[in-house]
Amino acid sequence: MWNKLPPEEEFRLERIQKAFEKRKGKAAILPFLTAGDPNFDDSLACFRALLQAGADLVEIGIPYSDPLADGKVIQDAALRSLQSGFSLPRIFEMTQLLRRESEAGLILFSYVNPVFQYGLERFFQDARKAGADGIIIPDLPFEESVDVRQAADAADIALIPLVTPTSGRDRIASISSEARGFVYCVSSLGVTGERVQMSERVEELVRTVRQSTPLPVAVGFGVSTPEQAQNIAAYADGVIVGSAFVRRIGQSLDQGQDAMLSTITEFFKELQTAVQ
Ligand SMILES: O=P(O)(O)OC[C@@H](O)[C@@H](O)c1c[nH]c2ccccc12
Repeated sequence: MWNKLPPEEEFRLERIQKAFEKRKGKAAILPFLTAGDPNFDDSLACFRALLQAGADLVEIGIPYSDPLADGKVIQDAALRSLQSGFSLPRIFEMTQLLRRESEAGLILFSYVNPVFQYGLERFFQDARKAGADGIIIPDLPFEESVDVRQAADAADIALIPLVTPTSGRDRIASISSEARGFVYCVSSLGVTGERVQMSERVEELVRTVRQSTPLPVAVGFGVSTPEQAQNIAAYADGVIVGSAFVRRIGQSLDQGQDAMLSTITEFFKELQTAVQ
């Protein structure tokens, strides 16, 4: 069973639970955007627009120069962000600004390298001060995650694990039983990027995870249409969508911020309507 944190430390994890519970049994749409893409101000405006459109949780992606698990769309976004001068400390500045305006679940997303380069304890303490609720680190192997989970727990930041369709049942059980916040079920192998066809195996993966934790389960990777979101919403608590939002940002770079905000807001509302 889930190793529940002592009550006094659960308050931050509760914001994530509350965000899922707000959906009253409907799935939450969890947008991912690369922070700082295409620049700090436009990126902040994009996150604000999604929160104002009703996103209950957002993934705030820390741009990284070697995003091995990312497809071209998010790789290009990371490049735009880094070229605009975005650096890790600014993620806390952005998170703090969003926290001041919203009680939504703010989930940081980073590869493991930038976290260690910044300093493990310092990273999580600064994340806590900024008002973050959780973090996803896709290239942190479960076997090496004890120190990171301890640093995250000490700062009341939920270390949200990922499981994949090739993870064995025992591994899924151990990962899920140590999970905080929610469990991220990666729908398919390979890198992030919109897929025409979603894998059928992910529903079975969600069922397996639910045998080991009462926490919410979200599915991500490849979601590109409201119909795909609707199909996932039939069995998962959350639908994570990244590249489909990030592509829209990349395609509206020369149309001004208003066009950028309306395209992602419109898409969010289509997704949200599909999972009602
Ligand atoms: O972009 P997609 O296919 O919609 O997948 C979600 C994904 O963007 C986000 O959760 C994420 C961005 N980079 C990652 C790297 C690994 C796992 C997950 C991610």
